[in-house]
Amino acid sequence: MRLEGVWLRYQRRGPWVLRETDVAIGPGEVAVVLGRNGVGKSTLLQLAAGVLRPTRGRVVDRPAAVGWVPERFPADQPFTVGAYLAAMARVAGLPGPEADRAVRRWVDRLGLTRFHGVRLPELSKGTAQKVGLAQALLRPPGLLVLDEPWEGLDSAARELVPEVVDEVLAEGGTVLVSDHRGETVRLPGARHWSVADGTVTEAAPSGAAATVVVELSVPAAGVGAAVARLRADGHHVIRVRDHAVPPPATRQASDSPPAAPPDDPFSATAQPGAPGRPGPAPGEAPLSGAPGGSGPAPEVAR
Ligand SMILES: Nc1ncnc2c1ncn2[C@@H]1O[C@H](COP(=O)(O)OP(=O)(O)OP(=O)(O)O)[C@@H](O)[C@H]1O
Repeated sequence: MRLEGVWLRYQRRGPWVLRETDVAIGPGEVAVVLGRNGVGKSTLLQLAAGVLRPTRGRVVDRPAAVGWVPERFPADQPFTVGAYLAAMARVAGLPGPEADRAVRRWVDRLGLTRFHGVRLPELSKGTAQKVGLAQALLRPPGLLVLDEPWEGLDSAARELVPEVVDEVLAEGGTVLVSDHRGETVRLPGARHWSVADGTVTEAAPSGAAATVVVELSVPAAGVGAAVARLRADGHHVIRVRDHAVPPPATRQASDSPPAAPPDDPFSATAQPGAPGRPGPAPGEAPLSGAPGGSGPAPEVAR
């Protein structure tokens, strides 16, 4: 997903909150959005989630299933937890039995069972936040956007956030998360986007956290085994593509490649990467293992 030349202001002639923002994130990646209060972190997340439309510019390649957890769950709605989540599952397009299963799964996992029949306005802030998290996960999200997800959660639920993030990444999803409490030390492999003065910059990872992308080609017949081996070694497989298809970075902006289908087993990503392993030096030739260079080529971030 990419934000291309995105500008945002809330009112015509009002101040620009974001200017000329260009950021991109791929399947299996998580970015933490950092910055002081009021700088535009929530605005950036809402643009990414599709909750806000850019005043100028555009957002491309947003996955179809987006889970958005707002900073404050809007609890002033006259529904019980169970009825609200069932309705949200239907809104997410899940058919009846699947919707029921998804609601049960997340109600159990987030410790909401005893609140099933409680109305939303009667919930504590932390419990309401858990309902907010549950609704975003009912349909496995291709993009999960978490605005200060640790806010108000008890310690058990706080532990659950990185677990959920890892699961979304392992399914090939993308995660954006804002944090002003320093909780994101719990997401060691995350990229860091910093918002200041209306602009978004990415902090270059350094030392053990630095990663590089290695392109390699393998015989098509052995791609499943190769991907499994790479993952078993702790590498992060970003995608598998046909050799004839150029990587997205070389495409023109207007080309807008579609997101990998959710049922493509090779669009999934193994976490974590392998911090500290040496990568090729800048400018080093990409690895190539397959004679003749035919067949899909996994790109491997390490
Ligand atoms: N709906 C709105 N209408 C008008 N201005 C808004 C609206 N939402 C946010 N703003 C303004 O846009 C700016 C950025 O707000 P935003 O909520 O994105 O910042 P933030 O970095 O997420 O802040 P915090 O850390 O306090 O959540 C602020 O000046 C805020 O007052």
